[in-house]
Amino acid sequence: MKVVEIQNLTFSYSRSASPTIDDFSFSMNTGEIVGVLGQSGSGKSTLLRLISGLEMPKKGSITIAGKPVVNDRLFVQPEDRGVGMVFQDYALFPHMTVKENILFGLSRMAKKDRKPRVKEMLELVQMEDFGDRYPHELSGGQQQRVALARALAPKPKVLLMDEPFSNLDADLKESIREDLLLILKKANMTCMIVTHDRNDVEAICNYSITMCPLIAEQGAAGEKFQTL
Ligand SMILES: Nc1ncnc2c1ncn2[C@@H]1O[C@H](COP(=O)(O)OP(=O)(O)OP(=O)(O)O)[C@@H](O)[C@H]1O
Repeated sequence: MKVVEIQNLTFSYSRSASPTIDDFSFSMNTGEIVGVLGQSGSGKSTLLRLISGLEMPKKGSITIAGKPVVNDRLFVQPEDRGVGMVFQDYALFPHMTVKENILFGLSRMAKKDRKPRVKEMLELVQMEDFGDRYPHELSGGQQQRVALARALAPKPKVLLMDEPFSNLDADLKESIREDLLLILKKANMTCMIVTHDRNDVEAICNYSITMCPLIAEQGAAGEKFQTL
């Protein structure tokens, strides 16, 4: 089943500028992990922002799990799209414990289901013993796991990760990649990962797309590499 379908997406940051994303079409199936490569400024983060609803396209449409989230007549708010995000800096709330951070995204879940879901997520990322700690009491890799648990807790249809490894040192990066792959597979999560590092793609992704500056699309102007 197609989880993400993007058709003819065009976006500019200002009316006069040439488009950052130009007539981009792409789709992802359930459980696929796709790497997004491309030089700095080619529009990788912008693509994630468009999918998650943080930006509005000029043209085109996005459908998530069969539900249109943006087209020329419709704009669904980010919180209603079923999209989870993990940012480069993890964006954990410093004044909240690990448990509270994970709980934060569950306001729409029935109250009785929230605590069990937090527990399930802590188990998934193997952080059961760290639930009462604050982010500053965790290593970079542990913070990343918490960010992942928080993003997965509301059961998103798709997970978007923007440079999730860039704050980790090389040794940690390798083990975290393996852990991430296991966690994503366990959750059968469909995931898009922006990275500068082809090794990330080779270790985790089913395939990658490469964004080209000004013109970004799969196929003609973009490249698609099968890695697994
Ligand atoms: N808020 C903004 N206002 C105007 N232009 C922006 C804004 N954010 C990004 N841009 C521009 O849009 C283009 C694409 O930026 P984007 O952050 O998507 O690139 P990227 O491929 O993720 O880059 P990097 O690899 O450096 O993170 C760049 O030229 C950037 O300068």
